[in-house]
Amino acid sequence: MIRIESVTKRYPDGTVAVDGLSLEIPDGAITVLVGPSGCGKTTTLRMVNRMVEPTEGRILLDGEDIRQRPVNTLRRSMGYVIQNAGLFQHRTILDNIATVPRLLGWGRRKARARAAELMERVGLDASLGKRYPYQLSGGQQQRVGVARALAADPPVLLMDEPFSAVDPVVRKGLQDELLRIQDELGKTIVFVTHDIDEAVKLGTMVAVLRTGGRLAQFAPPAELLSAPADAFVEDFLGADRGIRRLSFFPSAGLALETGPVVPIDADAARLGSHDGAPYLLVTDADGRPLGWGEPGRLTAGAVEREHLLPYGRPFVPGSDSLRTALDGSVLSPTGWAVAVDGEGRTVGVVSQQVIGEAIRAAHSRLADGAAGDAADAGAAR
Ligand SMILES: Nc1ncnc2c1ncn2[C@@H]1O[C@H](COP(=O)(O)OP(=O)(O)OP(=O)(O)O)[C@@H](O)[C@H]1O
Repeated sequence: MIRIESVTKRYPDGTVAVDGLSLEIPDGAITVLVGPSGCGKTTTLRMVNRMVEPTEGRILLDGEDIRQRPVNTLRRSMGYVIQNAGLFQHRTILDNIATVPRLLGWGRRKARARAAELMERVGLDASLGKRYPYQLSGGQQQRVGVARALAADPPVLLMDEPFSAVDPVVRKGLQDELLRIQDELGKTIVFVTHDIDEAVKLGTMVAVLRTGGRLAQFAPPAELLSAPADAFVEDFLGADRGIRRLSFFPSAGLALETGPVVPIDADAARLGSHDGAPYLLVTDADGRPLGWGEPGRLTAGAVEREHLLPYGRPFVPGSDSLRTALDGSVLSPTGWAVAVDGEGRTVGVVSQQVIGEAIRAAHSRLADGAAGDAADAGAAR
């Protein structure tokens, strides 16, 4: 556990970058520091590995004041990833990743083998190992940055806006990869960003800082979204807070209906036995959704695909959230969302009305003090 105790940083010119900050950063989780530009995020992160020394207060690592540890030992226990990756331009990718193991005295062969293993872990093709950083895309370079930080297997990773310089699609891939790596390796990660959506997606805990380096709120993302501490946090969270909070409610409990689901070769009897549903979801022979059709207009034995309406984006109950289910129903012209299994086969359909009821039930569970349930539903992100 990293414990920041009443830490203040005043730079020599008098700027107070961090003001009386106290935080308990849990082990094996991602803690995000988020806030507007200049609120002291980078300064806080750099105080953890002593690139910046606090003016007041102290920082403990596993109960010990970090000033008790030699700086080099401390930094080797903390991988550091920055924006634009900060790679050594004159070294190959493999040698970049092998930097810290080599500094620790590992032989070249062992260090390179470790680097190759890490390339695979961060989703980089082995063939890139011999290239130089300028021969890689921005997203690939960031992956190398993460691999390099992980090379000596440090228990802590400090990440300063690591994904800010890449486009949104690559960024989403990097975020998903980080969550996967975190699941596998259980590192203690302190992650700095100015992007609240990134904070909510990645953080187990999120610290919102305000200008002047003061803590506005420290909470799990679901709590942040449901109960912002004040107007500053509420404003910072931005629009769609209610919709975004649905990301933390699982869709597993939704009551699915299978009645209005028919295969493309359904006979007249099957097409007729739908309890008066205004639309039927037509699937292919494997059960994969094809589209919605109006019962009276479907041809028994061979439904025409070109007459079907789009079915939106399906959701996977159990792994997707109520937000994804709601999104699917909003995208579908029928107002019904399609639920599929991991293989994309239809398991049922659900109406906007039923999703709405599930949302209200989830809210009232929260109001009854079951906030922990929502926080635990982080998997649904
Ligand atoms: N070496 C320094 N000397 C004087 N002031 C500094 C120094 N480094 C940072 N500051 C100031 O301290 C404040 C906090 O800076 P810091 O870089 O920690 O903020 P940040 O939240 O990471 O910002 P950003 O999101 O823009 O990177 C800012 O006002 C900044 O100008």
